[in-house]
Amino acid sequence: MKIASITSMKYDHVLQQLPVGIMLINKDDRIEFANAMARELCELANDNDLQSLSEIIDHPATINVKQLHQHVESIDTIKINQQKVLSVYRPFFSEQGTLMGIILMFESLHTFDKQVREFTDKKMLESIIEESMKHHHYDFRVVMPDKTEWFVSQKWQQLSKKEKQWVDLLATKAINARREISDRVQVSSNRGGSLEIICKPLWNHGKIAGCMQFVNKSSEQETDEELTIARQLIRKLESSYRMSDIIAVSPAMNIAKEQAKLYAKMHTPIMIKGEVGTGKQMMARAIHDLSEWRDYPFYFIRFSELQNAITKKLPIKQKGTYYIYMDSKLTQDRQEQLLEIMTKQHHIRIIFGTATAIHATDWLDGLYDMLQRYVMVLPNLKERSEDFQPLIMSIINMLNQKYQKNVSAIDDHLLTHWIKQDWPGNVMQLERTLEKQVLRVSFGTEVLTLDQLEQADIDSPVPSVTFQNRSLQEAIDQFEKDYIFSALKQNQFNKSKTARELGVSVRNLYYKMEKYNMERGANS
Ligand SMILES: Nc1ncnc2c1ncn2[C@@H]1O[C@H](COP(=O)(O)OP(=O)(O)OP(=O)(O)O)[C@@H](O)[C@H]1O
Repeated sequence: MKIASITSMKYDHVLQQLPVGIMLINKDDRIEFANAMARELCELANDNDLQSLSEIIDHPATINVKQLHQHVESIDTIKINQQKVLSVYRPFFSEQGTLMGIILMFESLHTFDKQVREFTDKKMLESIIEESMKHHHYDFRVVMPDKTEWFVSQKWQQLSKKEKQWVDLLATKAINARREISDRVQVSSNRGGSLEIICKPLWNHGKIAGCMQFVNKSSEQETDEELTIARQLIRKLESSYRMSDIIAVSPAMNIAKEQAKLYAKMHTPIMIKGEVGTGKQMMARAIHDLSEWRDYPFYFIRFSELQNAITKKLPIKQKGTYYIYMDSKLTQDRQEQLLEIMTKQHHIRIIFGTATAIHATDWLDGLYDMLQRYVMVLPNLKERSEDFQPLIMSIINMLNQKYQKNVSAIDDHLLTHWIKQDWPGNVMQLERTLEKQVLRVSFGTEVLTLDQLEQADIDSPVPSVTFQNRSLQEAIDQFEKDYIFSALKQNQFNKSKTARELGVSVRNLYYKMEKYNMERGANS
């Protein structure tokens, strides 16, 4: 890729405004980008791009830079006007560490007055450019120790008088304190929003030579957008799983984890089988995290959504991992489309999850073969009693944080009682049962006991109604959550049946389950 295409576009506005000549030179010594000052100093016409640097400058020092990968400083002569310039050549690397080209910075020896020349020490120039690239979304200025401005970017002028005063004050602070200072304030204009500022002292031969300031002004709406993005990010992080998050003491779960690690490195579709709530989606996320798709999104989608998609083609296009939950059948044309994606779209990783058996008769031959090729089975809770206690403790830790409780253990009688129970909803059901229990006990309770359990009728779909210092909405939500959960449990977690009995659409049921965290990350 051309260095100019990735660099100049991103930093163009910053580079163009700098009062020094900047050029991006590719590995063949050709100029890919020259800012306004470089063009002026070298008398370059606008369409003069892609000239060789040696046509412009006498004996440029590029060979040394390429061979030694080091900065080189020199005094060069511009051919066209014989002007002498102070030059700094810096190697420029890709993210992978390979040399892509050279950044050349130069300034005229004659046009700068003494003070500026002293100030624009080449090392400092480099740091100015480096910093301005790091903060390229910000407006910036450079001020001298005596507070005179050396460089001011265009939008800086739009700051109000009050904002400028505040920014000046911060510059003085940073210069006096000889360290970086940053701050953020609410803007009091009728547009609202906030102003964020970073001040970095600049050094020249061990002395403070000025201060570089970056300002980012965002409106109320932009601040809200930032918040929304931050929330989405948190949500994404919360709903992402790593292999190390998966509790596995039992042999069955350990085998599943080892198998998952192996599959994660492959490109083929995977099928994760397991009863409801055994952790299929969690495992799919952990596989995604270990795979080469880890930096791309994880999509959760159900067969029912694929079947009913309003688009002619399946909505599976983006690079990333698609965890597809097999909650219904697919018609033949949809199966053909899916098979085509699986065989031709190599940028897409597909992981299937199912809680029901797969019958060859329901599937196209090719698709059925693929579904059967790499299968892993997650054990149900009964088959992994060794995991019971660590799972309980990990869930309790999470609940303690969520509800500010202090439970640190469960007694042996309760553990034995629970191990003996059937858990049709598996870990998901265990989570719900523990949540109810932790919510019931007082703040000081450290141990969950069988007695507490017997006192409370945990399986009652209708909790006893006592005022608990919660708002009406919170109480209604809690009731809805309990009611849906007991309906799910009664129907062996069959979601279509539960939705029918509750008189809601399956889609609405999924929505509520997601809202009440009965199924993780459904829309990340
Ligand atoms: N081994 C485990 N370690 C930690 N948490 C687990 C483990 N197994 C399951 N869980 C937890 O159980 C809950 C249910 O898991 P998940 O949603 O992945 O199940 P599922 O099999 O995909 O369910 P469904 O079939 O209903 O979609 C999640 O909150 C998950 O964190």
